[in-house]
Amino acid sequence: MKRIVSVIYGLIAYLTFLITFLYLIGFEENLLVPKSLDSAPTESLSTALLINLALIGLFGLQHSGMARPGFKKWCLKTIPSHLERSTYVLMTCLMLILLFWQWRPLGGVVWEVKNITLTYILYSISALGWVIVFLSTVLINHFDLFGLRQVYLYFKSEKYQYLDFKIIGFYKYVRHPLMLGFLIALWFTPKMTITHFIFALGMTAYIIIAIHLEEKDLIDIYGDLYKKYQQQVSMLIPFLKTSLPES
Ligand SMILES: C[S@@+](CC[C@H](N)C(=O)[O-])C[C@H]1O[C@@H](n2cnc3c(N)ncnc32)[C@H](O)[C@@H]1O
Repeated sequence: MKRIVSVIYGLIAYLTFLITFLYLIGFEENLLVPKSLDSAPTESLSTALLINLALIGLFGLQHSGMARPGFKKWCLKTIPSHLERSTYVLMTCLMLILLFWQWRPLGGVVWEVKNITLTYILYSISALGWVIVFLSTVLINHFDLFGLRQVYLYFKSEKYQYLDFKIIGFYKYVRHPLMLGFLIALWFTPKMTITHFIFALGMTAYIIIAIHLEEKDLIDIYGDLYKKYQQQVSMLIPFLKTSLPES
């Protein structure tokens, strides 16, 4: 019974992730969702700015805070280890849903491209960013990142094995393709509104912090292997470093 409940919990977390991720694309691209980044402004500029930055800060605090080894250790006192990742995924989704719900559009435009061809090129690059995000999760292990592998192994009474360190696909060219995908999706837009600009700026600042925290953990786990990888492959901009590492 416990095993079936765990699988259901994992599936609920995964389904919540799928819906939230699709909503995030719609929210950021102003596509098909009832409320998006650039819905009509309702608040004064200063209030909207304050609320939006607080929402991004809260998201960052949860997303990186809950990923810290110390916090995970503390969580494991109450949450079974096979449900820890699904719980993390659920909490991340809740933070994003709070952001979608409470986001305050600001009004105003930073840049707007009038040329139709360039507009389509920018939309296509942004879409490519989302594809890179998804493919990067597949390269690492999509089902492990979103907690399904953990509950599946528990269901089969098999011991969880940590993922191997990987230098495959995009990971040969940048150390953080998933984050790079987000940055591409965020910044390549034909119409950069002030609201979108604040969102992109806030998320970029968070991504830089998150990468530094993640790399600290990766050095603790993989040691010299990761340090060598850092020397060979650049963080976010491909082709900055010349020698390609072995997979
Ligand atoms: C959400 S993923 C983001 C990965 C990476 N920061 C990126 O932007 O592509 C975070 C997880 O990926 C794992 N990870 C990061 N780089 C890895 C690699 N080269 N091989 C295996 N796991 C990796 C981390 O341990 C962490 O659990």
